[in-house]
Amino acid sequence: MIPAPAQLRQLRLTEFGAIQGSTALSDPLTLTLEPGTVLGIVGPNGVGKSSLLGAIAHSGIASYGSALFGEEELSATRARRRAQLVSLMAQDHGAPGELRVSELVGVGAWASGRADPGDAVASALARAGIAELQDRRYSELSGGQRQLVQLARVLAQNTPVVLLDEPTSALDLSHQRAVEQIMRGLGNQGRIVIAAIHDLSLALNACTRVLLLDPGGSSHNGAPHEVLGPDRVFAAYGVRTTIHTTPKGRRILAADD
Ligand SMILES: Nc1ncnc2c1ncn2[C@@H]1O[C@H](COP(=O)(O)OP(=O)(O)OP(=O)(O)O)[C@@H](O)[C@H]1O
Repeated sequence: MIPAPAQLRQLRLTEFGAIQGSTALSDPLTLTLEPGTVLGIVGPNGVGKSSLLGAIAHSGIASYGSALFGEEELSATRARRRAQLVSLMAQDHGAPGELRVSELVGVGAWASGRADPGDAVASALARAGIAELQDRRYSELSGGQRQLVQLARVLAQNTPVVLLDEPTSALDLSHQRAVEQIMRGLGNQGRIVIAAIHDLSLALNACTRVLLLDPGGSSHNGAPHEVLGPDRVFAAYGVRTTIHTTPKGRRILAADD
């Protein structure tokens, strides 16, 4: 088990948003995320989910407003310090292909200055279920294997804020379930997880809160089953849906026809 970092604090977004070109992508967002929150960001293609994650991580996406972790303004912290606070698994799984898996995951441990990089890499690979890939070249992996390596890199970084951009988009059913458990586990450790998600059933089952970005620029956030109710989903996606519950309590959001 990867130990949780000591500093568990709130993440407060105030009048915050991402900018692409000179355009603000959404109305200003103001929300406070408590330690342990697993927030799913949902909304149609192009609405600004990835940009919002990139803006919080300050990874080449401009932002307006404030993103405060504890007392630290993320855009004003030095890159090295920020890497100890926030990790981002991007949607694009590009990386130097000649690197071996253990080296790439080691970048995560290095970025946050882990004192135990070897242990950090080993436990992150084990947690992502890909220990057997450690000596493989990244360029020789399948799309789903690359996604799991990027997840392991983020786990090795071991930050209190974890940003995941469509973390299950390339994964089979078994690995989707494993990642869902990892997301919940990170939340149970008191970390703040923010994940852009297209699979609305995953958002219902893995997240403690959901933020729905509407194409018009507005947003709704709250309990997953409320935000993903039929009316809001229809307004955002133009699709009639129902939330079904399995005998074991799992929620499935499906189109009505
Ligand atoms: N590098 C870029 N330069 C200019 N505009 C961009 C760039 N990347 C994305 N955009 C635009 O910013 C908007 C938001 O894109 P973003 O990738 O954040 O959306 P998204 O909700 O994550 O989409 P998807 O669900 O398709 O991944 C889109 O209109 C997109 O065309």
